[in-house]
Amino acid sequence: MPVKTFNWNFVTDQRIQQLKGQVRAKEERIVQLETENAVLHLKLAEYYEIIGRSNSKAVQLCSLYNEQQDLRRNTYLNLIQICQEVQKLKQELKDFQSFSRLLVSNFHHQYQECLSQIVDAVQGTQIENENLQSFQARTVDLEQSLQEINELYQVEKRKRKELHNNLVELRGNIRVHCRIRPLLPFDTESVEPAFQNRSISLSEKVIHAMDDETVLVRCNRPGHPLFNKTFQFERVYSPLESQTIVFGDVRPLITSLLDGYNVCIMTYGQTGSGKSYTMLGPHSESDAISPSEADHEMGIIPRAAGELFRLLSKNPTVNPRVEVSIVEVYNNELFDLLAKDSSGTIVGVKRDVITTKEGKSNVPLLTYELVESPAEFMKLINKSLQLRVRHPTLVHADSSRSHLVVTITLTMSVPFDSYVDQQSSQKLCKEILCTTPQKVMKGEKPSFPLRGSSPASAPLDLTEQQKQVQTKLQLVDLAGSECIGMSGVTGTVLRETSFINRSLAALADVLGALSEHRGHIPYRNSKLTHLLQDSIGGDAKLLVLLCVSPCQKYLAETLQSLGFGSRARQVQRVQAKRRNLLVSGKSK
Ligand SMILES: Nc1ncnc2c1ncn2[C@@H]1O[C@H](COP(=O)(O)OP(=O)(O)OP(=O)(O)O)[C@@H](O)[C@H]1O
Repeated sequence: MPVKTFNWNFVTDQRIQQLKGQVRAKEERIVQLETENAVLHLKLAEYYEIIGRSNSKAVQLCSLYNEQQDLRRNTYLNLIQICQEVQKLKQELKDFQSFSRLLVSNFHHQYQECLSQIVDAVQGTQIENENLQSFQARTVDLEQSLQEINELYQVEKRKRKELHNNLVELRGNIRVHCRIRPLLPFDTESVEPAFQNRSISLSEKVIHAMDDETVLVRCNRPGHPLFNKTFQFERVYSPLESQTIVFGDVRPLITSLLDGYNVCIMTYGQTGSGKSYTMLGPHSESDAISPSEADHEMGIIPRAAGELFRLLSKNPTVNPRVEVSIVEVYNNELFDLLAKDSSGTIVGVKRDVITTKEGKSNVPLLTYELVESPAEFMKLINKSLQLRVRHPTLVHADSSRSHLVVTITLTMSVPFDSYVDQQSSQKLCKEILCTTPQKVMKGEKPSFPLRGSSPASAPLDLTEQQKQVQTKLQLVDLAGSECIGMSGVTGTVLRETSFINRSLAALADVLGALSEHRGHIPYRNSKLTHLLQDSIGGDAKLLVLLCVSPCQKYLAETLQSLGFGSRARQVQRVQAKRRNLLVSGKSK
């Protein structure tokens, strides 16, 4: 046998090739698997990411779930609470319902009661209404009769006043008015250290106007007995009453002047009590007084001038002549405040007062100025006020230290038969001619400067059947009485004060002597009383205006003034006489 030779190399190569093919296939498979693995890894990564996101969502959902669980639990708890509350409310509602039912039944009961009460009340009201209506009708009747009684009372009061005034005139009594001034700032200022801790009670009002004729002094100081006293006067002005009201009572006296009466108006009172205010109105050295209707504070003097010229302007046929003299009594000396020096400047010149043979007072050489209007008149007043002596005292910072006497002499020509009483006219004519220093011929023009002449010597142009009538209006602003201790004055002012007090005491003495009808009346004890002799004791219509302060501080002085006024009222002089004739014209 042949030994066949086997080719091992070939088989090995084949096998290697085969294995290599298998290795390649395996390697390809590995690559494929690795690729797949990589893809799977990628996918895994994606899934991881998705899982991560899902996890966080799951966590969120879990917390949401937890929250919801909490909420549910809370809601459940709340629900339980609410249920309990509802139960409670239900119970309360039940209670309330039963209470309401009780209330309603009570209310109903009360309502019924009220209703029956209302019915009763309505019935009562109807009865009351009927009563009221009848009362109203009665009230209207009563009111009407009260008004009638009131009107009657006013008429009677006026009549009584007129009668009283007539009686005062018939008896020749001095008419006394009293003016209570308002409390002023200086009333509360203390006078001296000793008074300082009492200043509150010192400024207390103790003087009151009870009605328009009665002053009440009522003082109730601790530790003192009650002082309660009334004083009667013809008129009492309360602190509220104005200058216009005061002048309203003075106005008729101006008419009297034109009717032929002599008139004298004087203010009396303690220093600072309102005398100059009442007579002149507010004024000062720098502030002149001008007559103006708009000035409600104007005093009697400017108003009297206005009224006089107003009345004269209504009756120009009387051919009036108005002359003025102004005199100051200072330290018992008389000064002519219209006297002029050689340069024509007004200077105060000393004059004297004498008594004529007929027993009348006269001031020789006194200056009389002719005035034709209130403005001219006030110009003279203002000039003379500049000369008037004033000094401050503790009571009044601008105290007048002299008595001021303004005299208006009115001469009129009137029809001869307008005055009937021939006999008395002849007597008067005689009287006046005797006191007249110059003889005046019928119809003669005055051939004199008015200064230094008596107004009685100035005749007017008289036509047939006319005669001259001359009347005098004296306006007197007295200096204020004062307590030397309280006014705190020394030196010159002290001397002035004692002169003022002495002259006022002399005035009181004259009134005392007149009221007692003594044979001798001490007019000559003082220049003041001597000058005013004819007005005080004669036949002039005399009005004394007492000025008083309302406060307790000046009680003593006020009582002194009220006492003076009361004594003045008692004085019975001759009845006021109408001036009939001065100088006859070409009379029948
Ligand atoms: N009725 C009143 N209304 C308002 N003020 C008044 C009144 N009365 C007085 N007075 C004021 O009181 C002060 C004192 O008044 P007045 O000067 O008139 O006093 P008097 O009595 O004249 O004093 P004296 O005697 O010292 O001169 C003034 O300032 C004045 O203006």
